[in-house]
Order: sequence, then C-alpha cells, then structure tokens
Amino acid sequence: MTVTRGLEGVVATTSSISSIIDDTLTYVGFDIDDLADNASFEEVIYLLWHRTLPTGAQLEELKQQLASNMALPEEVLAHFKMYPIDTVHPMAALRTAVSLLGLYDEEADQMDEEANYRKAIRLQAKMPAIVTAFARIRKGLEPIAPREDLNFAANFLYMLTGKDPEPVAVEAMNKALVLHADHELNASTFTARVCVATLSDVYSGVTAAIGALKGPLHGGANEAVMKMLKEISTLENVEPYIRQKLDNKEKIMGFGHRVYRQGDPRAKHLREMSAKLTELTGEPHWYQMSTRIEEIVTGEKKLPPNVDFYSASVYHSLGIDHDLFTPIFAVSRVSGWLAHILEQYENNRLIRPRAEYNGPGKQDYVAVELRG
Ligand SMILES: CC(=O)SCCNC(=O)CCNC(=O)[C@H](O)C(C)(C)COP(=O)(O)OP(=O)(O)OC[C@H]1O[C@@H](n2cnc3c(N)ncnc32)[C@H](O)[C@@H]1OP(=O)(O)O
Ligand SMILES: O=C([O-])CC(=O)C(=O)O
Repeated sequence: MTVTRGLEGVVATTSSISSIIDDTLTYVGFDIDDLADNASFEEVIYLLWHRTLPTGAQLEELKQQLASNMALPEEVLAHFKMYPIDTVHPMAALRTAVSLLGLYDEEADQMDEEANYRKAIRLQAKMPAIVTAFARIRKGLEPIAPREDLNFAANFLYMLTGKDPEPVAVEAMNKALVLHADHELNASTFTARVCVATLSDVYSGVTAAIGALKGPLHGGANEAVMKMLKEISTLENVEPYIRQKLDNKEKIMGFGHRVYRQGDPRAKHLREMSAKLTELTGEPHWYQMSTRIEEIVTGEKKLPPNVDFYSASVYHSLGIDHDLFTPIFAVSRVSGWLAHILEQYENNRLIRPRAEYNGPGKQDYVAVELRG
C-alpha cells in the first residue's frame, strides 16, 4: 500500500463546480476575479447550484426564496437561550443549530432531488439568521427578523446590528461572501461529501462540514489571525514577534496552502478591502501590520497569504466580533457545500479509503482476571 499523508495530490472525485488550475480559481469556469468585482452573492449561489448564471427573473426568484426562508423556528431561538453562552464558541452554536434545524424540517430525510433542493434553499437562507441571532442572544439582545427588501449581504449586517448597513459595508460583505463560496475539494467540502456519500441527509452533511471548517488549519484561521494581530498590537512589534514564531517553527496563521504555490488569488481582493476599510475606520495600523507580516513571511518562508489572512482585518473593520469570523465563512461556504452535496447525490459512490495498519502483530485474547 502507498500511504499519501493528508491525501495530498489525491484526486478523489470529478466535479463541475469549481476548479483550481495553475493557481487560478474559477467557479463553473468564471474567474474568481471577475466574480469578485461584478457578481452578487445570490448570483454566485445560483451559479454553484445550477452551473449557469441566472437570468434576471431566476435571480429575483432565488432572492425571494432566500429572503422568505430566513426566519428561524422559535425552537432554535429558545435553544440558544439555554446554551452556556460564556463558553460556547459561535461555530459550536452554529454546528448544533444546523443539526437542530434538521429536527424541525419535515423533509429532512426525504431524498428526492426536489426535496434536497428545497432544503438547500432553507439552509442557505437560515445560516445568517443563526449566526446573527446567536451573536445577539449571547449579549442579552433580542434577535432581529430579516428584511425581505435587503440583499443577502445587507441582511446579514442588518440582523447583526439592527441598523441599515452602510453601502460600503454591504459591498465588502458581498465581496467576502463571493470569495469564500466554494473551493474545490477543501477539507470541509470533502467532509460534507464523505458524509452524504453514505446517503445520509443534507443536514448531516452540513453539520459535519461546519465541524471541519472550525479548525484553525482551515476556516478557523481567520479568527486566529486577528488574535495574532491583537497580540502583536504595534507595527514595531511585528518583526520580533514573527521572527520568534518562525525561529520556534510555529505556524503563522493565514499563510500557506495545500494547493496554491504562488499565491491565493482571493487574498489580493481582501488585501485591497483591508486597506480601504481600515483607512475608513481610522485604524490603518491593522493593515500596516498585516502587510509587514506578509513581507516577512513571504521573504523568509516563501509562503504567500491565503484567504483567511486579510479577511481578519476586513471583518474587524466592519465591527464584527472576532469569534464570528469563521461563522461568516460558513455562511458563505454553505453555498459550496450544498452544491457539492447535491452533486454527490447525483452520481453517488461510498467514499471509503484504506489505512495501512501499523499496530501490534497478532495477539491472543487473555481473560481480564489473568491480565497483569
Ligand atoms: C480557508 C483555508 O483553509 S486556507 C488555510 C488556512 N489555514 C492557515 O492559515 C493555517 C496556517 N497554514 C497551515 O497550517 C498550512 O499551510 C496549511 C494547513 C494551510 C497547509 O498545510 P500542508 O499542505 O499540510 O503543509 P504543511 O503543514 O505540511 O507545511 C509544509 C511546510 O511549510 C511550513 N508551513 C506551512 N504553513 C506555514 C505557516 N502558516 N507558517 C509557517 N510555516 C508554514 C510547514 O511548517 C512545513 O515546513 P517543513 O517542511 O519545514 O516542516
Ligand atoms: O482549499 C483549501 O484547502 C482551503 C481553502 O482555501 C478553502 O477552503 O477556501
């Protein structure tokens, strides 16, 4: 047996959703740069689920379906109020809430294509409501109902704060959602596909994927980047802090990637947004520290920043609590997970690799009373 640790380079499926070829990312053949500059997140959801951009009428229909499915069942809101809110991470709350939603969806175990599509709409729509409701309830605030007149990005910000969001904030949030929507067979998407390849249900697939995204080697890195920036705290402190980490062979969060070699094409969009938003909020030091970190890490280790690095200072500038950064990633990436789940069902085969055994050789059973 040949063991490929971390399945590096292993091609486990075909997919028509997104591709990474020579460090270029496309969704259904559309370059991520083109989509980041021009597309709404709702258009991207449609693209990932239907493999074509929507007509005006199709887009309106999807927007309406999303807006009208955003509200959460009372049972889920009541559940949040029972959590030990001082210790629960919002990603854990999100994971549990998605699993819980499945209990209140009468179609949860209905496996035909139409029912699965309806569940995809409901889950996509409810993710921002879950994240924002939990964020408010833990502060003793009431959740805010979504507004049908706002787009997806604006609704997220509105449900979080209760205020009409500034156009610049909506634009940034929309772009961040577009950039995070899908990424070929990353760890959380693979997790979702493994789960539903047993013919388990959509809620189980998304719950499993949230668990995988939570880790700091994957989506959890964006929160870890902000923690690092806060620890560094001044521009002068960047160099000694980063050099000490590198000397200790510690990883710098937000750098490196399993697939990209020259760089993550999404990072430059987030870098630009970080420059603009930190200037607008009067906190340009977050951007200045970030670019200095980038100079040192790319210089010393030849490791470029990934999508998580500049998203930290972008979300911070939007006034978002740092432990909500990874849940926001999930609010976007659920579009990709759902596309992959539906694609997996279309042409399913159980995913079951092998392990090379390296434990003890053959042993004889000894009764418990005779064991030393
Ligand atoms: C949305 C996303 O999931 S993007 C990724 C988000 N994760 C992070 O930002 C966490 C930091 N980065 C990492 O841990 C890694 O680069 C990963 C997990 C993204 C990719 O991991 P892998 O492909 O398994 O690479 P691996 O961890 O084996 O690293 C290869 C080498 O580069 C080094 N390296 C990789 N990333 C970093 C980093 N961020 N800082 C310092 N060194 C690093 C490793 O120490 C290793 O060095 P060695 O060969 O001398 O031992
Ligand atoms: O593809 C990966 O391994 C991680 C990543 O960048 C993503 O999921 O967006």
